[in-house]
Amino acid sequence: MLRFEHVSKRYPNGTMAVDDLDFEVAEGELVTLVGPSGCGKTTTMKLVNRLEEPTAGRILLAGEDVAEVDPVRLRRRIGYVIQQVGLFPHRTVLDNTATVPVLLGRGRRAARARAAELLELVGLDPAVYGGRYPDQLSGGQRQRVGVARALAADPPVLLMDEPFGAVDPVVRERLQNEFLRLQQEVRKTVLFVTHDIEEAVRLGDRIAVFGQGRIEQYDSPAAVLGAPATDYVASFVGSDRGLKRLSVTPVERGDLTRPPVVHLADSMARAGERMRAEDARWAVVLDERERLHGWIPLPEGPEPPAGTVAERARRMEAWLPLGASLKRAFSTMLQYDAGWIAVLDEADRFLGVLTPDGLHEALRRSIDADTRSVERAEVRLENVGAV
Ligand SMILES: Nc1ncnc2c1ncn2[C@@H]1O[C@H](COP(=O)(O)OP(=O)(O)OP(=O)(O)O)[C@@H](O)[C@H]1O
Repeated sequence: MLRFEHVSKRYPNGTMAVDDLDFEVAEGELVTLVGPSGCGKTTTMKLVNRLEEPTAGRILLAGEDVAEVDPVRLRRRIGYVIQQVGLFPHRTVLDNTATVPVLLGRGRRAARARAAELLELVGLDPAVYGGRYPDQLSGGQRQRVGVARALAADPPVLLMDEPFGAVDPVVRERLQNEFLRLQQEVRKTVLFVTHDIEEAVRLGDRIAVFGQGRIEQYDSPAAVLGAPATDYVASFVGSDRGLKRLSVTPVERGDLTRPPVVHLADSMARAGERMRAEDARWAVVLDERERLHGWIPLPEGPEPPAGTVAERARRMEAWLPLGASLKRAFSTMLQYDAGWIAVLDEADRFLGVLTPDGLHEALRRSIDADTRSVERAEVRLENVGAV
């Protein structure tokens, strides 16, 4: 979709901002460009929409050399979101969002209707925010308008230059989550600049780690964290990359344990039997539709109490979808001060629970998959032998 062929940019003052970039971004892929200040990330973006011209090499967009496309036409095919959003101060949020479609010759009414849909999509109710002016919004809301505006012309490609850089960490994480959800829907080809490796790891399908004007590694987040290609990349991702890995490793079925399961309508006698049969001190409680209700401890004493599970069950509202990141799992465990978290499938059916041990194993699995350490493989074989 977007291809850099041996692209270099030397500014007239002699600065070699970008040196022989050669990489490709597939259609619908989100690639993060990450690196320290001054390493050439912004220049790389500006070469795509011709705010700068390369001094060597060429950039192909859907097979077409961008140097041969009229810059104004080109920019209409490429959404651009920057840190200082650049909204028009004297236009309402709705009109700001509708700017490009109007320029493209869409009727004002159709453009506004589309703008309202997009505001909705980025989490801003058009009835509440559509009529406001940019200075009546918070920083996070302005960034959302910036994203909505960039999507308004439905461009196949989005360039995002530190779009969430100017907001506080909590808002930033929310914007990142919203953007990921949005990207699942719109599937744009995205180049996303950040100097924050955590952000790069969370958002990117692939990451380009920049050194001075060059890409040091172009790989999946797990590979960049697990197998840094150079010392530079290793020091850039940092010594706590084991922790960062939590954000890119999903919870899988094999990480789950299955405690005994009882239902709200079961008698306590039956529930007690079930737990004793599995030598468990508690059981997960599901409702009649197999949905998570909570849990119940093993009844004490020799005689099972009368009544049903419904009368003694305790609520447990925390759960995770299969595929959630280990980071989210860990954070949910801490938030609910829980020793286990239920994991549900896409139809909200109970699959099992994740425990701290399961989480640790999942992290090991992820590290093993990258390092393929012979030593650990041997340890595993011994374990299998002992079972
Ligand atoms: N118009 C220009 N003329 C001369 N040099 C420039 C120009 N724009 C950028 N540079 C230089 O090119 C290099 C790369 O700059 P660029 O803005 O691409 O880096 P960056 O990685 O985006 O940095 P930051 O994270 O600080 O925004 C820097 O050394 C910068 O000083």
